[in-house]
Amino acid sequence: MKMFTADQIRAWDAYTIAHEPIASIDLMERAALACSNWILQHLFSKKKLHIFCGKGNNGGDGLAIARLLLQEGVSVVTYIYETGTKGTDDFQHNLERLHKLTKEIHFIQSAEFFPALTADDVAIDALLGTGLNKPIDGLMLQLVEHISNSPAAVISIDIPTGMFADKSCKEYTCTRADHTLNFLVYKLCFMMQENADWFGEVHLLDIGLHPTYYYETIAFHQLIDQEIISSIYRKRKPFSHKGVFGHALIMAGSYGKNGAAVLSAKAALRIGAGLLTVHTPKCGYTVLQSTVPEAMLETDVEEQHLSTLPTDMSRYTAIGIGPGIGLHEQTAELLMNLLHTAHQPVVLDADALNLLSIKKDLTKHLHEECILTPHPKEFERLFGKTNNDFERKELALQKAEELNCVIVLKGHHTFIASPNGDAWFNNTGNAGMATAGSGDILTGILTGLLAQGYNAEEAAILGVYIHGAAGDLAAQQLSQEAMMAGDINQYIGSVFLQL
Ligand SMILES: NC(=O)C1=CN([C@@H]2O[C@H](COP(=O)(O)OP(=O)(O)OC[C@H]3O[C@@H](n4cnc5c(N)ncnc54)[C@H](O)[C@@H]3O)[C@@H](O)[C@H]2O)[C@@H](O)CC1
Ligand SMILES: Nc1ncnc2c1ncn2[C@@H]1O[C@H](COP(=O)(O)OP(=O)(O)O)[C@@H](O)[C@H]1O
Ligand SMILES: [K+]
Repeated sequence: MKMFTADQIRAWDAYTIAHEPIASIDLMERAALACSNWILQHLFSKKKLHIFCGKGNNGGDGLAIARLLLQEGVSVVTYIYETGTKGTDDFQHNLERLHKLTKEIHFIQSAEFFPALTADDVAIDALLGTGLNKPIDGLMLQLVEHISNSPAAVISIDIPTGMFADKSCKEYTCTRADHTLNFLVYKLCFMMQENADWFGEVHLLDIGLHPTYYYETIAFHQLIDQEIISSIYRKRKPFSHKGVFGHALIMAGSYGKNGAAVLSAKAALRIGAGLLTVHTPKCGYTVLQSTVPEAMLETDVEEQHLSTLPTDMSRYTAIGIGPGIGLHEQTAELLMNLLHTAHQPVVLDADALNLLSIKKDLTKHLHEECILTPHPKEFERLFGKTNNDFERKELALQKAEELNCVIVLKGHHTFIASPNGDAWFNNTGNAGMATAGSGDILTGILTGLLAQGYNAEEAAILGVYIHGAAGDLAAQQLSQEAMMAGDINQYIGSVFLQL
């Protein structure tokens, strides 16, 4: 699914008005209808609704929602944030219509006009939408804090007031919403961890904008969805043999961390690699042979850490390195040798990334079939600090281009930066995956997909999607608390059955 900027969404509104054609006020009515239906369906209409409106079109939405809900018999009081200037045409028109229906319209000129809000109330935030052009301050800020700090449930229309759609508002205050009713396509701001405390649950509402604009407009970011996955996923041909699905090599484990190798190895097999060899220190031998009998084993000459590459590297179609390998000097040499010689696709994770951040000049040996999978801390070690999540995303794109490799920045909405500038957010996965070993499984998944011939960008998209979807199924069955990383592997099969 494409993700549009605030400017693109505005252009989409204008395109719809011109090409459907439809009057702007009728488009607002559609948006308001989608919101009021959602409020009715989710039973918020059983409570007393306080609708706070600015004088832009976000406020216009609020006024139309007030009217539609009053017509359904809901108890509604409307408040208008008074700026002393006229509202937009659509705002003024909706105000006239609302005046005909109710006397419960109040104007807020100072903090004395703020209504008391209780736990039995619902506050609808239609103060400011995507027209925000500076951080909120003064009376607007006080009102937003009054709403956010009240015990009432808070629903923001389109976007919490004070949040920028396309840039950071980390230093500023926004409405703290329980729900945000976001129109049509996800905005970038809802992908960012730093905003998570403000927007609550985001619900996508269809307000029927013109489809041609969607298909013809280039988006800078995409949200991975079923359609994208179906276009990448390749079904197996009936006559295929295991040689077709590649030979994956996983280099993982060290003394006390051989479990990481087990988790990665199982994931590489579950995702469908034809053959799998695991390269571990000698101490991993019994563990691997007894827990993953399907895998072949190449033990290192060292007992407790990796030090030398397997003898014949040309056998492997894809390589994954990092889970549990530690930071031993000899392991760093192995990584150096690997990056100097390997022409295959390589996934670098965990300590392989930490070694890379110690020996940064090795990054010049990365190539377009390499995937780096840092979590935010590993990303910072590799590429340095950024001021906020928007800057970090930009830095990931810049580094992907510079190093000519795919960067998978892990998180709730994992971000994939491609060397060609493509930018993808993942929408599967849950907090149950915030548990030791989840990342090791992603390494196995990505290595197994590369071995099967998916290119690095395809493998990253398909891999993070399946990883998160398997985590979602695990959480549904076991709870987010009780699920363990190994459970993610058990549900990879169920995800394939749904593709
Ligand atoms: N036809 C359309 O354009 C549609 C627009 N829709 C709604 O319209 C919204 C966008 O409307 P607008 O572009 O009118 O913008 P807003 O309603 O977000 O507000 C813009 C107004 O607020 C002022 N403002 C900006 N930042 C401020 C700040 N920090 N403090 C105080 N005032 C500030 C601006 O000067 C401007 O007057 C969307 O979020 C959505 O809710 C929907 O009704 C769908 C259709
Ligand atoms: N709250 C969350 N929502 C969705 N996915 C998550 C969440 N927390 C963790 N994950 C996923 O789990 C994996 C954790 O990886 P990582 O941090 O490397 O863990 P580990 O080092 O324990 O293997 C990543 O793929 C990440 O996207
Ligand atoms: K709002």
